[in-house]
Amino acid sequence: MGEAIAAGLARYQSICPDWPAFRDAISRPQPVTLWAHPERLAPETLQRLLDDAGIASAPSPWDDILLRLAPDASPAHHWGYFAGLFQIQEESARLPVKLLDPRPGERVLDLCAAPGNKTAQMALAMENHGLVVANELQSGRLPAIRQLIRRLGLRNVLTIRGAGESLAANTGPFDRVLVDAPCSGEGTWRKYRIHQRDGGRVIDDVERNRLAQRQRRLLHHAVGLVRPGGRIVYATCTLAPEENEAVVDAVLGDWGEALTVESASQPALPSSPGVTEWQGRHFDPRLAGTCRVWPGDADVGGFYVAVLSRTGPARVGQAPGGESVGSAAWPDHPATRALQQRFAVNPRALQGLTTGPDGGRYLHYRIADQPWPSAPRVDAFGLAAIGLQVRPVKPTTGAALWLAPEMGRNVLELTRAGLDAYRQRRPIAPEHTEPRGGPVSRGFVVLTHQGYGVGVGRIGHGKMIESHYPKAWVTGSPGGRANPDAD
Ligand SMILES: C[S@@+](CC[C@H](N)C(=O)[O-])C[C@H]1O[C@@H](n2cnc3c(N)ncnc32)[C@H](O)[C@@H]1O
Repeated sequence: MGEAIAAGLARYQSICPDWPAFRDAISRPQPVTLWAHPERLAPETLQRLLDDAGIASAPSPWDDILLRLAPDASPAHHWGYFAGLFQIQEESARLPVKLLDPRPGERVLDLCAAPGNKTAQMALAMENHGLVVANELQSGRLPAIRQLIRRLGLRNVLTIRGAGESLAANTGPFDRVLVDAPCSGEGTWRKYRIHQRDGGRVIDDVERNRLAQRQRRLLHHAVGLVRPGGRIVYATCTLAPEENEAVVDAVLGDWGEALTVESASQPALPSSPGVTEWQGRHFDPRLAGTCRVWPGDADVGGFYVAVLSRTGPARVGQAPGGESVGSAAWPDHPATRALQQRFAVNPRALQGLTTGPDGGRYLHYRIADQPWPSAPRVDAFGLAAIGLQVRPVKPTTGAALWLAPEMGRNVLELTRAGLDAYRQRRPIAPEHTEPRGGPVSRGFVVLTHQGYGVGVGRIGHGKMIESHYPKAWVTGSPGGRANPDAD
């Protein structure tokens, strides 16, 4: 371990419940973890697919869709990753959304959202119903969220760009808000820095203070955006009490009786209560209800989570667990009708969706009945589903991954060799394909592997099938930096 890191972490010895275990954990790389897409496959099925590729995994004891892999596993190369069958996410990073507990039909805000792991976790916990507003300060980080929307087929996410501490009040009220605050990131040292020979950068008091000021502004503002009876989760991937308990303590002081502290522990994920004293400062005793996950108590990265509730009655007529879900809406549009005609899409799959905004290269499908004010400006809303500048009708890769199991014709199952050709954008020989169910004719086709949607191809005049694997995914992985908007 680099000397600077060792010295930086030594400040936590007095509050760490098991210092030797902590020291041991941070000098080892941590397991890679991923979760099965809950709409696409069961975790046991995912385990089998990974196993077939020689990737061993074990279920997490506390998270029913999470799998643990060896620290040197590289699942992003597995075909199931670009097919959107799973998402790679650090294990303890799953805790904040678990505790936020968003329900189908609710309006939920992710105030500091990029690259969008928790946005995706929320959208799927809400079964693609209701609205997740994903706000991010840096425009250069928004494409990563749009990328996830496509790969995981999210229809209930709206992205906006702005400073979370000044997000307009007219965007709310929200049932729940997550503040996954920018922080010094000490909890991720295990993943990124600790094994580098010269260690990592340890931040100084000036920078820590600057971060803490911003964190306080973000959390303070988030409270004002939540309805009475709603929930706020504050989380960081750092260990420092200055960025954690001290921030929550200050905001509890700002809001007085408007806030209560809920328990932040999660059965089976070992964690320690938040501290109520640090370097001579005393905090509100209720901070013992917040939690810190130490690498060492569990074989994970470090995290801090506080769960707050806004006091006051819930809205009249509001059912626990959110508003009614499901809507009679349907994304009526000539392109939808063309899609249905060519692929015999099960109409139930599109129920509750609408289209828009108009214009642009793609027809977007998004959850219906979710009004949005004229400002702040929407960056993207819903899933780019159909290319509008291509004839005949062409579903996007994102739509193919999502809708393949709902399509009754023009779907081709690929053999392993067919899949390899498709991923390399090489022509696919017909002997490496097999019609899945209904008939197949010239034009765009949806491609599957082992029954899961993997993308789009085209049958032209020749024998071979053209691969329309997204160009950007050939060089970069779908989780990489390549342009995620290119299809
Ligand atoms: C810890 S990361 C969020 C990780 C993300 N929630 C996830 O799970 O993938 C914090 C994010 O907040 C963004 N950010 C920094 N300052 C912000 C601000 N004032 N308002 C909104 N977002 C901000 C950063 O650019 C960064 O993308």
